[in-house]
Amino acid sequence: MAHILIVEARFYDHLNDMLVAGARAAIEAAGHTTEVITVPGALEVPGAIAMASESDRYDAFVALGVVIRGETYHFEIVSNESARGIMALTMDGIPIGNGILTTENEEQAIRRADPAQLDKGGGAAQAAIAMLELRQRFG
Ligand SMILES: Nc1c(NC[C@H](O)[C@H](O)[C@H](O)CO)[nH]c(=O)[nH]c1=O
Ligand SMILES: CC(=O)[C@@H](O)COP(=O)(O)O
Repeated sequence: MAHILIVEARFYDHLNDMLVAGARAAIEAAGHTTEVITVPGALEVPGAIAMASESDRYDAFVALGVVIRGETYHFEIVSNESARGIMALTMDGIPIGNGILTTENEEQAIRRADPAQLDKGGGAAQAAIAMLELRQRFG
């Protein structure tokens, strides 16, 4: 049984509630345990995972959050840099599933966050579990 840390960027409560529910359900369905930590936004997620990975407490990580385009270039920065940071950690061999949504509007985000619709939180958890299994296979 693995212990998986969900790192959520809680920028939109109602959307994050759905993402976390989907991720929790997927983790528990696979027979693993989980806990959740919250950071202010997507840009803080890679750093939080990097810090948490320095302990032996967690076997894998799920990054969750929602980035919705506003009026400025900040959407690109938040989206691209959070993804880049997570990818860098993945390339270091840390098992991570990335469920940070990057959408044009709230409607797109709801459809992707809802476990009864596209369940991107559950999908990110399943990706983290798949990467953990590779980690365990390769040692
Ligand atoms: N606009 C969104 C943000 N912005 C905040 C940044 O992620 C970061 O917390 C801030 O720049 C301080 O370092 N974050 C999201 O997760 N979603 C957004 O839509
Ligand atoms: C994705 C964002 O940073 C966004 O929520 C911020 O909106 P704005 O670009 O209008 O400041």
